[in-house]
Amino acid sequence: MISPRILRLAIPRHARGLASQVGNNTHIPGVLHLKTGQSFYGRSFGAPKSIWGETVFSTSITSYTESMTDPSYRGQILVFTTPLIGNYGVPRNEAPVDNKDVGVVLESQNIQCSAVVVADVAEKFSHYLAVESLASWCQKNGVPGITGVDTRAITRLLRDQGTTLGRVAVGSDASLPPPKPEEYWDPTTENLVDQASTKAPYTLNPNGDVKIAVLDFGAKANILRSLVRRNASVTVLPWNFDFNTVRDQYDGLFLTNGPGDPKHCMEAAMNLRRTFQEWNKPIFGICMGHQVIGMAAGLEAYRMMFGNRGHNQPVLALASSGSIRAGRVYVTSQNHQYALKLQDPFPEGWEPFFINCNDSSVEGIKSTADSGKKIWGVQFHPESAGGPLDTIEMFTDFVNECRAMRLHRRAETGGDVMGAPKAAPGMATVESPQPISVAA
Ligand SMILES: NC(=O)CC[C@H](N)C(=O)O
Repeated sequence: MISPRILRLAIPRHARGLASQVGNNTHIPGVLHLKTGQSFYGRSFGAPKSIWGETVFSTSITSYTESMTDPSYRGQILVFTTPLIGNYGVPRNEAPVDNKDVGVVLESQNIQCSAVVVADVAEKFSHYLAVESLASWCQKNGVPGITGVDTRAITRLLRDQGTTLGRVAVGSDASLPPPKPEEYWDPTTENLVDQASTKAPYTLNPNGDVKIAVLDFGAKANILRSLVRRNASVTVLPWNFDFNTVRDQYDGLFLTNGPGDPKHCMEAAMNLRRTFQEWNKPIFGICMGHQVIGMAAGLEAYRMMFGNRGHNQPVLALASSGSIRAGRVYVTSQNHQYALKLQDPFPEGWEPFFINCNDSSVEGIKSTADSGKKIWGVQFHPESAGGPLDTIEMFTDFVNECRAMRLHRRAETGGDVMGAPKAAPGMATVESPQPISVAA
């Protein structure tokens, strides 16, 4: 028989000693109440705290750390359909400080969802980058978790009745009677984008060879990383900043993902409508950014029944553009509750770009070839993190279009258009408040 000592030596050094951290409150009771009257009793892990939220499910098998730090999950109680969550722990959420990073390894600095619900939280974890357990990370972030509940039953309910308001009650709160329906807090009544967006403009990779402005609705770090990796200088603006006041300094505009109901972003859509009319450079939007582009184009956004959350959503391309080929199916990462209505006819100058193969919802729109514009929006996340990289080259397409625009302008003006963006009146640009660096 192999001795425990030999067995221990067989474990690589980086994995030793990592496998025993769990929260110290795994036997505190925890319950998930749904506004529709059902309750699921289990055990608490993470922060021993009760919260309200919107209960949603994700079918992702991996990357719980990326999902939980995605600002689009703000206000939501995230139920994982994958039974075992936490098995590879949590990495140190700091990126090396040099000139090309967004300062974090995950999607933002902190956990963004309100709570997590899992069938079976891993009490042991192992990964060469892991520094702590899911339970201890949740505890530090003040985020409660529930384990030991039937997440299949919760998911079937949410599929049938739609995304439902919920309450996570922990400790002595778990033995209280369920809340009355009118007591539930609905996060979508709040402008969550305003909470998630940067408050002041800042620039990443200022010496990049193409200048892109980003309207920040609650950006995932990998979106910024994906632009910086393609050597763009990225100036991140608050979601309601009127880009029209600074647009001449930029070669392209990007609109990010973000939490909550897109109708709270009408102000941004109205500013963007003017940009469409008066500016001909490339514009690209993802998820919330795509919904804002659609609203600016005259399409309507609606609330889906249970949304799409996971890394296995197939979308069919209806048109070719850049690296995308019409007729091809791409597997995508998604996290959304709202979508653009497929209307017939589409507004003039616009066409559907992608459609979801499961539920036929609109997955992308684009300006038509004869519109003279270069505007794309996609409901899914080409930057993945985590998820398939099938559509990652859409970032290359966008940055190259911006670059081509810049070179064209240079040829036209016969001069240098490479200078750093200048601040508009009243716009205090902060140069890289976060450390920046990017792995290749
Ligand atoms: N990931 C996102 O940008 C989500 C957009 C919007 N909050 C929705 O749920 O549809």
